[in-house]
Amino acid sequence: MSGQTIWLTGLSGAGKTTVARAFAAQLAADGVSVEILDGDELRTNLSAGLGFSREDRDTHVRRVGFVAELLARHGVTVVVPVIAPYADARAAVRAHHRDRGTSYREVYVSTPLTVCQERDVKGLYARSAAGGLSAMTGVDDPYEPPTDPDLTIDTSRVPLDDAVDALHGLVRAESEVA
Ligand SMILES: Nc1ncnc2c1ncn2[C@@H]1O[C@H](COP(=O)(O)OS(=O)(=O)O)[C@@H](OP(=O)(O)O)[C@H]1O
Ligand SMILES: Nc1ncnc2c1ncn2[C@@H]1O[C@H](COP(=O)(O)OP(=O)(O)O)[C@@H](O)[C@H]1O
Repeated sequence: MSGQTIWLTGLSGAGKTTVARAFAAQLAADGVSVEILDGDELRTNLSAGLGFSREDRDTHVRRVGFVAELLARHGVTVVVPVIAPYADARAAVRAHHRDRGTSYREVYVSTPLTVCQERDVKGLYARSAAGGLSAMTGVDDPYEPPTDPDLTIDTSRVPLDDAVDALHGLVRAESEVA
């Protein structure tokens, strides 16, 4: 299978990481070379020291996109659960891949804010509501939804297995084109 980047963008708690892990686990079980570049994790190494200003988020997204393209160019299926709230930054990552002939797919995990707030996996929405956290994406910081994603998944409506199947469909379609 040729390499590619599959970027899952969406709010905190939308289900990006859960879907990415389930999908990557299935690919790995099938012998596919796969890596997850998780925003939370990369912020402790590749992007250590960066915060959540627009400038820092854009720098972070550009770095992650750079690493993803390198891996994808060398045959890895790279799954990227990173919020990437700004359309311009996502477009720059797409262009970076296109310029190098590397496949890039954008998946909008469109789970509504109200559902993410109810889930509140990490307690960040509660902290934000209590005034203990500022610049929370979707609350008091922007999230610009993709206007033309390759796939949209609302995990409040789509069960995890179906979300993973949809990603397999995307990868298969890409492999048939390649
Ligand atoms: N202010 C604010 N806004 C959004 N998210 C926040 C914030 N502060 C901390 N966190 C936690 O950081 C994770 C987001 O990191 P990302 O690298 O995906 O974000 S970004 O693309 O740079 O916007 C995000 O991870 P996920 O919940 O997995 O999306 C949060 O756990
Ligand atoms: N269909 C689904 N797909 C993915 N996650 C789901 C689904 N239904 C419920 N969830 C739950 O939603 C939460 C999503 O959290 P997470 O994957 O960390 O989101 P994100 O990475 O976007 O911040 C998890 O607790 C997960 O178990």
